[in-house]
Amino acid sequence: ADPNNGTVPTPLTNYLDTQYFGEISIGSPAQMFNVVFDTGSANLWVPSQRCSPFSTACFTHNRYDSSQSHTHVENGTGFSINYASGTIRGFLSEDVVVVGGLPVVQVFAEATSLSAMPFIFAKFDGVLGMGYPNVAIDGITPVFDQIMSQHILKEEVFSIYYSRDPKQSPGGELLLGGTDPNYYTGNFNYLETREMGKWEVTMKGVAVGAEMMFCAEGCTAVIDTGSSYITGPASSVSMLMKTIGAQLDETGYKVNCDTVKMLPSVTFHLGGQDYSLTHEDYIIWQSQFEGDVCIVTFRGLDVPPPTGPIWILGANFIARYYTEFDRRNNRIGFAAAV
Ligand SMILES: COCCCC[C@@](O)(c1ccccc1-c1ccccc1)[C@@H]1CCCN(C(=O)[C@H]2C[C@@H](N)[C@@H](O)C2)C1
Repeated sequence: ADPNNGTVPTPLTNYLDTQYFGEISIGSPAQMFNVVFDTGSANLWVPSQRCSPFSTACFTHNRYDSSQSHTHVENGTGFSINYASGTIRGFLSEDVVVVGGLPVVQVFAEATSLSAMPFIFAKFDGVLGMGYPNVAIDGITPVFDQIMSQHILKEEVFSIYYSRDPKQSPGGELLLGGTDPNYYTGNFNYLETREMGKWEVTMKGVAVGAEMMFCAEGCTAVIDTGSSYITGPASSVSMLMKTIGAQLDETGYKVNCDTVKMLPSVTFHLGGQDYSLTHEDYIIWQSQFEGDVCIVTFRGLDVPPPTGPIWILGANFIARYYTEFDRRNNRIGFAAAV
């Protein structure tokens, strides 16, 4: 009998409220990797033992060695992903991937080159895409689809909890097959995904305090577990930041820590419900030796049409609203996180 009644938990690590990742294994015997479970992409990649000696980001992370795995199947097809922030290049391999104790035979990419920026800052090794198959590069069946085809999950959903307290352990949880009542209160409100095959919904507006300021005519919101922050069109975000008195420097937006307590809430109108973030939710307060620094977890990002303009609701939103990603009904559910 399954002790988890058709659900599979994976504890996550929370690094400074900006990087959340969990452990998987690849190969036999198991080679362990920390991966970001990313609803904004749909491929699995980890650094390769064969990465070039010049790739610093590769050498500071765990690397997959196919020669040490007796369940490895050769593939060799070239592979590359361009993120907004960096590129990885490599080739495809097939092996047994174990997520939360569930083994699947999976085609994934061995990265032989990772751009130093930003991967030298990654506390994780790779990325496990939790997106729909139609956004998967090379048409590779994603991990969650492989798991669903085994018909062992109670429900064809997965849920994400991201803790807001870097000292809390675990720093979060990915639950395959259901939702975890330990991490939310109240009922779920559901929104249909906007377009088949993407974890995105229609947003009806963004308000600052009581005033509707953006997206009044409707826009797209991507619910992205692989983003640290909330991003919006650069012009909107810069207006929003001006309203709260935030200054932009090379690492992002900051506010004077003395003003944090008076900052207005930012509210996202999604599916007839208001999802508000207070300063507690969108400010990261870092005490540094030269004084406290208060980082605003919003970024401007202009995504070109037809995809954009979009808002991306990332970890700081999910940490406040426990999120269920429902593949059976193509909908996203939010409940108040504990
Ligand atoms: C919640 O934990 C998030 C993990 C951190 C994500 C991230 O902050 C990061 C930080 C340091 C080093 C590497 C990466 C990182 C970079 C690429 C892939 C995965 C992680 C990303 C920084 C750049 C913008 N961004 C994305 O585009 C992300 C958007 C997402 N959908 C991905 O496809 C790429 C998020």
